[in-house]
Amino acid sequence: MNAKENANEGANELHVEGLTKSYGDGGPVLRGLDLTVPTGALAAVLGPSGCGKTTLLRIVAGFLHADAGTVRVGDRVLTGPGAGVHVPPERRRVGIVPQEGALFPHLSVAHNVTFGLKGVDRAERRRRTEEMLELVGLAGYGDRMPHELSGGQQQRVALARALAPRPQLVLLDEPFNALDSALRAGVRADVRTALRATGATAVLVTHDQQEALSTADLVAVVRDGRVAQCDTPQDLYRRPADPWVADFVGDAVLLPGTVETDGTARTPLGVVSLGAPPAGLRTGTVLLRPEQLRLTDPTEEGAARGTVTDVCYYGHDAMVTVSVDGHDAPVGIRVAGPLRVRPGEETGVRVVGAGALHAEGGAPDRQG
Ligand SMILES: Nc1ncnc2c1ncn2[C@@H]1O[C@H](COP(=O)(O)OP(=O)(O)OP(=O)(O)O)[C@@H](O)[C@H]1O
Repeated sequence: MNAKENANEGANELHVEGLTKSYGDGGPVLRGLDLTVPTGALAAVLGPSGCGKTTLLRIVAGFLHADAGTVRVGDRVLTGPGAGVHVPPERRRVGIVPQEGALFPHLSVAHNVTFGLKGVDRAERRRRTEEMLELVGLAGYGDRMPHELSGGQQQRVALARALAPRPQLVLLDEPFNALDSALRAGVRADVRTALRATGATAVLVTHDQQEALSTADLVAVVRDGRVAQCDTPQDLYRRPADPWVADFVGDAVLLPGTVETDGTARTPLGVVSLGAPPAGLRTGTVLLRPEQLRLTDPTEEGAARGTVTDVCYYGHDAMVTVSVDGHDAPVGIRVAGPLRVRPGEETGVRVVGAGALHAEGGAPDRQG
């Protein structure tokens, strides 16, 4: 199977519209959620714990009924509108890669992969198994049992099994959770390559911001049962819709700002130029990223003054936390190269580049 072959079978675009779902007497978990994923794209659904990611995935897979809304893949309606249509999971052409422990322990790798292939003759099953195992980098592993594989290899077999019936859509439910961080990056990259090769549309549920930004073509941030923003990783990071999204997808520096007559904003870190006109706002929250701040000599003219309260060293860079005079919340400054500061030292802080002014303040309550 290749991307072209799959694309010829018709568009695999996922359309979710107005999806609403409550459990029992509880309030709605999904509140009119909309999401579109173009054919062949990998979209990450990212959000804090309890925001409704798994509920969305289960409705798209057909395991749960929605209260309202529709799910469509290409021109096939799978769910809704209302209670009108509910295609059963096995007829959706949707492949699922669950969290850990997905493989049948008593079946060989090859039998795990062919498990979902119904109505396919033996020769074709064999051909498809070999093709899928090769696709996920496990050619020759067909006779092994799952316990003879590493965690990363097991997840790749789970992907091969999901892809074998040539699904239009693949759903991945936090599939890398059980893997240690060293292994995770490699398995993620392999999974992305395999998905691209098939041309299937894919949705990856995760609460890991780094995973979403580094793996997906599109990231949909879910907040309170709706998509707060859906964009490419770069646009999401560089142009977040509001301070909540900004802080959820990365480290954010949020400062109160007052717009000056020249269109700049006065903040506790000094005057900050704005990347876009303030759109009628006179005050608001100025958003910067920690890599836009520089540590300077405390006496440098124009720099804000503060005290270093914490230093976290990551190898490739470090995050220095500074308590800035006249500002309650500590600010994070990403420092590349050698570290020359220690907690307790006085420092200056300077802003480099433009900030974005938002009407709304506040940071997410990080649970996920
Ligand atoms: N079967 C159920 N019955 C009642 N409430 C449920 C059920 N399943 C989920 N919920 C509730 O719905 C909300 C959303 O749950 P869901 O599992 O979709 O969130 P999530 O974003 O996937 O969370 P996590 O990242 O922690 O897995 C939560 O408040 C949860 O307690």
